[in-house]
Amino acid sequence: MKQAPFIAVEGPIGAGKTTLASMLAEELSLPVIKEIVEENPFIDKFYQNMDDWSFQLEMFFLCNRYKQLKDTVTEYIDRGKPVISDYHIYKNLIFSDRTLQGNERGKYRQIYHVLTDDLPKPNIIIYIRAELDTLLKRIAKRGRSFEEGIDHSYLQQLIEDYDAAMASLAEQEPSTPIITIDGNAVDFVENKEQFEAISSRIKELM
Ligand SMILES: Nc1ncnc2c1ncn2[C@@H]1O[C@H](COP(=O)(O)OP(=O)(O)OP(=O)(O)O)[C@@H](O)[C@H]1O
Ligand SMILES: Nc1nc(=O)c2ncn([C@H]3C[C@H](O)[C@@H](CO)O3)c2[nH]1
Repeated sequence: MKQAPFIAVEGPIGAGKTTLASMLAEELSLPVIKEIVEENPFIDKFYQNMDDWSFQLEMFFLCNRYKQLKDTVTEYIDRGKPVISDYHIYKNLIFSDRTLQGNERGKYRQIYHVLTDDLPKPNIIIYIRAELDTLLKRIAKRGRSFEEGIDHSYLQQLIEDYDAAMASLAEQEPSTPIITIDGNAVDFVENKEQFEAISSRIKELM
């Protein structure tokens, strides 16, 4: 049987993933799975000292997302019910390749594959690309204290890592459509027509 639509919204920090996933969930009457941010015990420490805290933080994200993915599969995918998520589990590798070094990066990759290789993955991806200026404005607008001093070069590297990762996902899974949105030019929040254009493309794919 064909897998039920499992839509993931992706993009670098502050691109608008949660915003767009929530809007689409409402428009398409879909359940939405959102990343848990507030209860993360390592995120503050990580932004203060990335070298010391990256392994703990990446493992925390991985364990949480693994649990959420398993629950999503049991509750929705295995029952043929469509669902939308404000992230793709693959983002663990995007971030960990950037924040972890040497031995720890290798160990983390192995654990990632052991945990996730046999689980269903999103089969429709929406990728919001955005430039550094746009991301900085949105991060400031949201005003999370731990992101106040976010390193601009870290963000810029993540923008590039995301481009490379989406190209790599497209090669690994050619049957999974990736809808790329130019987050600098397309304003799905203020511009109703632009939002409707995105939601119609998703409807066609479902
Ligand atoms: N198209 C847009 N135009 C203007 N503001 C936007 C737009 N999209 C999102 N925002 C605002 O930018 C901020 C960040 O958006 P959001 O939290 O959805 O990003 P995110 O990609 O989910 O972030 P994170 O990577 O941290 O999970 C929010 O304040 C949101 O209201
Ligand atoms: N290092 C690291 N690894 C991840 O897997 C990851 N996922 C999200 N984030 C950061 C982005 C926002 O600041 C904040 C909320 O999304 O957490 C991450 N940081």
